[in-house]
Amino acid sequence: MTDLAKTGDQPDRPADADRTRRTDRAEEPARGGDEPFGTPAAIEARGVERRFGRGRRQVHALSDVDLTVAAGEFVSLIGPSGCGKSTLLRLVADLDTVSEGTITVFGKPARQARLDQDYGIAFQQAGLLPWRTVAANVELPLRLHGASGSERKARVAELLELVGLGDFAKSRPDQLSGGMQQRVAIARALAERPRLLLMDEPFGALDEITRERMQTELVRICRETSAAVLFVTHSIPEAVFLSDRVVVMSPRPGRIVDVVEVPGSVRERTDDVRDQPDFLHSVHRVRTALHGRDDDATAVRAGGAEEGGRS
Ligand SMILES: Nc1ncnc2c1ncn2[C@@H]1O[C@H](COP(=O)(O)OP(=O)(O)OP(=O)(O)O)[C@@H](O)[C@H]1O
Repeated sequence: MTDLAKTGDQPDRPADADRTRRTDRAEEPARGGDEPFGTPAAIEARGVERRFGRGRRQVHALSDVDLTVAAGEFVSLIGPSGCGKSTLLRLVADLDTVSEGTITVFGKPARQARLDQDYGIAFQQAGLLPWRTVAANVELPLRLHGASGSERKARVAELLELVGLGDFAKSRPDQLSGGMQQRVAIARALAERPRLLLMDEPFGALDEITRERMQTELVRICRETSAAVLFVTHSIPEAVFLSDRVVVMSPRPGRIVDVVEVPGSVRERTDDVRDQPDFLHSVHRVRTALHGRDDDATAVRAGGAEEGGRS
């Protein structure tokens, strides 16, 4: 779809400002994939294909996807609707199986990582049990995996503090705002101290103000937990604000067509970067990769809207 050669060739920008990496095929340059001290990558996907159904009605959802997420790294997936973002996340979570290729999570098959509770997962809908209190929702994974009462109590208190809901332990989900419910879902996903969080548009249903606040909260939470994150979103500014790298996918069959490295570590990111030139440049790079053109005038106009929070 995209003439990506254009995106990597911008004479008006300093060379080191151009952090977009071009990939001709579904190949994604690893950052930290071959760790010097032998820590396995959080996620390694190699040659992943996913086809649904057979014959003429077959849907080719993912094609030749290579993706490495280093331990502690925050990577967002962005791409047009139906390009296979959720499918890829579900494959990593072992909620679905590849047609071809391999996926490992911390060096293990995805299934083993699921059994070992190596990751936590959060979706667009918080998915809380309405009859349980906030504390009881957060506690659920710990209870299911046999933690003692005192362990559960201490961990739930710690998690609710982490997500800023220390005063709401006894509330029911319907007494909370959408953003607060999503924070409960994040606390629940973190309950077992996973080294990896898989998040599928967790802020997609929130209003823009709450959404930005949640993004800031998530950066803080990541700083405090050091978990790696694979984050699916439709919002370019959200992807850029949250990520060390933004992985851009093509329309179906989804391939990785570009990877934009965002300057600075996500764990040190603060709200004021949203207005800074590096940030706006990364937003522009992602948009260019997504839309397959490099029209600065269009990008600047669209950028004005996106800075205001459009997703
Ligand atoms: N279980 C399934 N059976 C058949 N087709 C499926 C299944 N799951 C996903 N698909 C198809 O695979 C393609 C990719 O779907 P997926 O949900 O991964 O896309 P997406 O990029 O996450 O989309 P969106 O941004 O709209 O959420 C779509 O065409 C979808 O219809």
